[in-house]
Amino acid sequence: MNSPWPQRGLYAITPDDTDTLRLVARVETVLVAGAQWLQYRNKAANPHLRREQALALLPICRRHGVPLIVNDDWRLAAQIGADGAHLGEDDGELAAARAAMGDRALIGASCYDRFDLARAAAATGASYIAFGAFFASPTKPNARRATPELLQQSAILRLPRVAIGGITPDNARSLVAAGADLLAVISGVFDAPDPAAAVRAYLSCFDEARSEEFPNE
Ligand SMILES: Cc1ncc(COP(=O)(O)OP(=O)(O)O)c(N)n1
Ligand SMILES: Cc1nc(C(=O)O)sc1CCOP(=O)(O)O
Ligand SMILES: [Mg+2]
Repeated sequence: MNSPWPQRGLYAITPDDTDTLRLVARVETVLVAGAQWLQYRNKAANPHLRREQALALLPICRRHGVPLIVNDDWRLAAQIGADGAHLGEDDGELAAARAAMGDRALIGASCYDRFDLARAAAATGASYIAFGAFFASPTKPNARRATPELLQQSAILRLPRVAIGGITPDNARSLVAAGADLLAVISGVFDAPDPAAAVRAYLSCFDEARSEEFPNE
């Protein structure tokens, strides 16, 4: 993908926080610590609050050079000038989002535990494919479970591969080793006692994978 955005790293996803000022402060901490992408996701917010919060996060993301992806609602993403949208199986047609948002928008697709969904999303113009849940997720306890082999298998699609679901700094290495380009995390970052330290711990998983690939650097 020819994209101005980093293609590896930590993809932080916001928790269900209905206090906008507090959410903004929490996100600022995480972006200062080095998270490369941000998704605004808030299942506890009504449409008015979602718009308010997404708008509040946009200047922070801009300041840190981090793309803002809006979960579920590509129309909201387009209205506020966000960088993209993340779509799951109940979130509308990827083709319609792509047509409305244009070639440069980051449009991600949830593929759960299914390679066929990833192949279809790639053919329809997804910017990245997301698989999960790889581990038991405190945020989504009933999520379907995916295996690291799916990350390996989907290398052939030549799109950034996002891993999600119960990822901690301790279990993340296995996913990076299997080919995850971006680690998408909610609780492991935002519920950590020290979110900035958690961000750094996730990022170190990529450094370690690289030094194993290129031991003389
Ligand atoms: C990066 C990323 N991957 C997967 C999801 C899950 O999307 P979806 O299945 O639509 O579920 P909700 O997030 O809407 O509950 C995601 N949001 N981000
Ligand atoms: C939003 C979401 N989607 C998933 C999927 O498998 O598609 S798992 C998940 C929750 C991710 O939160 P945490 O990092 O706290 O486990
Ligand atoms: Mg969704």
